[in-house]
Amino acid sequence: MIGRFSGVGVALLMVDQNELFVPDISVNLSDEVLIKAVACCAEKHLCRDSVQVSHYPHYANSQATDAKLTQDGYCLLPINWPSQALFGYLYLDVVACVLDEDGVTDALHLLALCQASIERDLSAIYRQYRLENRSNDISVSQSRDISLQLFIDSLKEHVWIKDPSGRYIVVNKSVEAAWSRPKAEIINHTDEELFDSKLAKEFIQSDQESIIRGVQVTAGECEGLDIDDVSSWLETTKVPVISDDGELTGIIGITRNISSHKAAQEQLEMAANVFENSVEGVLITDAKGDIVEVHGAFTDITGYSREEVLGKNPRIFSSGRHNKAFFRSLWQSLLSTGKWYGEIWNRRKSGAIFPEQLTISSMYDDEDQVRYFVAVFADISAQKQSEEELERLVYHDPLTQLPNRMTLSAQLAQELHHAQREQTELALIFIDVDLFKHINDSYGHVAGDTILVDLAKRLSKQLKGQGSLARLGSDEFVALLPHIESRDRVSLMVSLLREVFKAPFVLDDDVIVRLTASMGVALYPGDGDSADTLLRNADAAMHRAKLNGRNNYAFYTQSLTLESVEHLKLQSALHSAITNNAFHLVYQPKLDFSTGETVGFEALLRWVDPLMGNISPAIFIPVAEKIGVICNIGLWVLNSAARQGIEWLKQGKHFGRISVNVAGPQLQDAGFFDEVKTVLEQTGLPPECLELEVTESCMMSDPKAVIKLLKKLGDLGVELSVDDFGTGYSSLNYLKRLPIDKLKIDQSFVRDIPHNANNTAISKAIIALGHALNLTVIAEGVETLEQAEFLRQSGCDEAQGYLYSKPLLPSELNKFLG
Ligand SMILES: Nc1nc2c(ncn2[C@@H]2O[C@H](COP(=O)(O)O[C@H]3[C@@H](O)[C@H](n4cnc5c(=O)[nH]c(N)nc54)O[C@@H]3COP(=O)(O)O)[C@@H](O)[C@H]2O)c(=O)[nH]1
Repeated sequence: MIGRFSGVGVALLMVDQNELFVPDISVNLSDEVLIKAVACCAEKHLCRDSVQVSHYPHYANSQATDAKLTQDGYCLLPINWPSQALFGYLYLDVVACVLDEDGVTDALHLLALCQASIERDLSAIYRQYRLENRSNDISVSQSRDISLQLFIDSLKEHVWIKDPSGRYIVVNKSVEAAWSRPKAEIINHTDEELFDSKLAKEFIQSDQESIIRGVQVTAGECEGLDIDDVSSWLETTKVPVISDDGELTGIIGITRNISSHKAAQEQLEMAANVFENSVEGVLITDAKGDIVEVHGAFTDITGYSREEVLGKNPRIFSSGRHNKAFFRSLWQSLLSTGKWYGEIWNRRKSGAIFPEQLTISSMYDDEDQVRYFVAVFADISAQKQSEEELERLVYHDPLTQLPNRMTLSAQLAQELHHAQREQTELALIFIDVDLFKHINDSYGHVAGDTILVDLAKRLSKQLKGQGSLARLGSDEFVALLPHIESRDRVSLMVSLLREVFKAPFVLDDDVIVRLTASMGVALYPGDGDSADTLLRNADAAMHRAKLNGRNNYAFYTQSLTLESVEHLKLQSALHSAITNNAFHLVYQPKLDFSTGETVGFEALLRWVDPLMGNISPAIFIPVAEKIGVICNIGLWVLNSAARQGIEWLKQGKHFGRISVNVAGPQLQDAGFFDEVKTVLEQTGLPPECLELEVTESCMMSDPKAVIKLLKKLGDLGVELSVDDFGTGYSSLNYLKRLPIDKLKIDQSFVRDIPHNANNTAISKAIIALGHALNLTVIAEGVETLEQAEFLRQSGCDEAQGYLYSKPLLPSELNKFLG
């Protein structure tokens, strides 16, 4: 049975209006029955002994005053302030639930008594509290002699007061305006009478909430009508009015228009939403540059999680593609203007580099100091790809992928500008396939396209990086050759481009097609100084080539065409001159000045082309060097001269030495030494019967290597002489170290001797120098006795020239052979 209830000691502390605290109210009625008080405040529920009020079904009906035991064996009774505000709950827990029906009734009765007792105490506490605070209230009300109505009418908020039964007793002017009713129609009316039932119910419910909680409550936001029927967001605050006795005397409501606040909030929410769902990444650093926050697509773009980057410096994204100057200018702009905008290459966590569109803004504090840097960036890899694709489509020919006319014009304009500045020449070669229309008509456009693609590849390859190729459309191509040092290079390139038509074009079905092309050349600055003019003139030249029978080429300036035709013929004839036996050697004797005896013969090459006739080595040797056949020709000369020497030796004829000219490319050929050795071995010519003439300029191109080679040749027993001495820039230092035997005074110095003071002085100096270095000195191009006499008196050792003999065939040299 239940023990006797002897009362509950309750001490209430009122911290402030919103927070009431109940010390332990816990009464053990018996082992089985426990009554506890559960405190409550307006904002939160304070639970004693871990009892969660909200867990109890009764809580949902917190106004229930009936003391009834639930099936689970407990009961919850509300404790209210005199104002009806909820103070807390009394909680009866029948622990073991062993009570019989009477026992339960007694326990509940006891609970109800506790409830009444606590509420009485609360009333007393409240009165005491009010008494203590009253003096302040009086002084405040006395010091303000403004009527309540006047005060609230001056507010734009809607202000009203209801009595405890829910009738409006005070409203201000804003209420009249907003509800479009005069005061008389509002006062003494309830919400049910003024509004539709749904709205009225909402209003009453929120009144109740405020009353129960005993504190000011915000009755929620709603979309409603404000003054002048403007649809707005309204927020109503309700607060119960409590008399000095703690009784509820009414409820005050204040409604304010929160539309602008709401709009700002919505905007903030939207911005936050946009940030979070943005395809852009957001990175915020502090003024030191350490990352403090990331948002949006940051992780998607960079691959780094927020946690991985917080506190780090953004240089972890550095791609290494930008130099210091780039970042210097970025910071300069950021610090001076507060913004930087541009494209940057960054690195993802995976290490992949990607382009991003980046905007960095500085955020300042109240003292105008940078507080944050906010970087908003977008991955523009896809955009870049599309741009590149677009650019490819706009600037390139879709069939051959070559630059198109537009690109050529831009490139040409740029090259012209460069050529103008550098004072160099450039060339345009206009290429048009002859009768290409027939290909399309006979084999179809697909076949035509195949050929054009193949042709584009062949032409590009042939240009070998010396120029660029563009397709203007159809069967028209243009090669642009910038920085041309000589027109020969253009002729050579024309012949190389014509070469590509030698091989047939093979179609899918093994059909073989042979094509030719007509080409026109225009040169800057001679044939025009603008892109348009040059293109037009190259085109005109190409048409002239067509008129000349196709499979042809023409320079815009006709004299160049003629010059070049010869040149090209020369080149192609040179290629086959050796196999066609078009070369032969002539020999010019060299004599000792003091004895007049023959000391040797210089082998000189002669080329008689069946169509072009005699061609001077002064013309074809440089061409042979340019087209890369000089080494073959040189070897042929060496071989032929050695054979001639052996021939003479076999015939018992003494010739001294046979000298052979060695060209620059031969000296640079790694196999040259072996070639000389092999020729000597194969022909049987003693090395001391061979002399190699090397020009001064060739030796000086790579003196160290030449010294090495000449030493080896000298060690073989071959004599070495410096040809054309005086025309190059011999370093005396090197000359001293060269393993040479002879200096040959160039014929240009001999020519005006003894009338030209300079030439005589130079000749004398060369002779003196040669002797100082222990070398034999020979003069070439000696044509007159006067020259011979001067040179002999000057100490020159040997002579060669027309005075003694022109270069002759071996059969004509008997008088010079001993
Ligand atoms: N790498 C090679 N170069 C060669 C070879 N054969 C010749 N050449 C070089 O070609 C240049 C022209 O040679 P060429 O027309 O044979 O003229 C030579 C002589 O004929 C000419 N000469 C000789 N004596 C006189 C003279 O009294 N008057 C005059 N006007 N000309 C004369 O001089 C040329 C000899 O020159 P050089 O070789 O410097 O002794 C010429 O540079 C040849 O070297 C070859 O096989 N390989």
